[in-house]
Amino acid sequence: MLEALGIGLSYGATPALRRIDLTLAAGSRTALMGPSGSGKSSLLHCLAGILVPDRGRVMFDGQDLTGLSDRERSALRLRHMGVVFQFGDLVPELTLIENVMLPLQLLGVKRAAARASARDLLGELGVADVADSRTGAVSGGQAQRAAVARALVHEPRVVLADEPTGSLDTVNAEAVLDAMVALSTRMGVALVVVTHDNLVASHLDDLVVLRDGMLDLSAREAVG
Ligand SMILES: Nc1ncnc2c1ncn2[C@@H]1O[C@H](COP(=O)(O)OP(=O)(O)OP(=O)(O)O)[C@@H](O)[C@H]1O
Repeated sequence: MLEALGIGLSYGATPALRRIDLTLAAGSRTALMGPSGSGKSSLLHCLAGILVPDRGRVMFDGQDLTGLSDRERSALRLRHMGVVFQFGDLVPELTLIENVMLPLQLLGVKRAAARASARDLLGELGVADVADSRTGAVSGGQAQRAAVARALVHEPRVVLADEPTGSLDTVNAEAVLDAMVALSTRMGVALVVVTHDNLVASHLDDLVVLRDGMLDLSAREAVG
């Protein structure tokens, strides 16, 4: 479903990804681990089509993302992907429910229907009671649940999450992750989660380890 074919990326003279080949199947659940600076975020951003690699290709359902314009990649991401960042990245001027409605409304779903879907999902994530609060008025854990809801509300093919529980305490982190994994599984959505945390990785099925911008295949085999 999502594939990196020999991708390389540098920031000026700094190589971030050297030659990555990776295949993610529909519905798979993958942890992306590795030391700080090993290229995890860069790889996730390339898979999401937010960054375009300097070399190689990223294929989504047989379509080469690297051949698309910014606008085409954004449209594809809106329709087929959900993205979660460490600090949620919600729009602070909007309430939680308005944030979760956004992808649906951008996809042309009517306001009332978008609101109903968003409210249902916020309910499943245990934050229906703060749905009408702005992001600044809720806890980090509540905001991050809304960020997860926003990534899943349009039932994408894949959710790409960069340290989605990195700003939360252990109890909240576990709860948010459990909810994200359970909902993605129910919806058949693939998950790719960048994490430093072995506990987070233990909730997922596959492990990909990066080291100096390359796949560390020995680490993968050691686990598998
Ligand atoms: N915007 C940027 N400009 C210049 N160099 C960058 C930029 N973003 C990342 N890098 C460099 O690219 C390399 C890979 O960074 P990346 O953030 O992808 O790693 P990471 O494994 O996600 O790190 P961390 O776990 O610390 O978030 C590092 O050497 C980093 O310093």
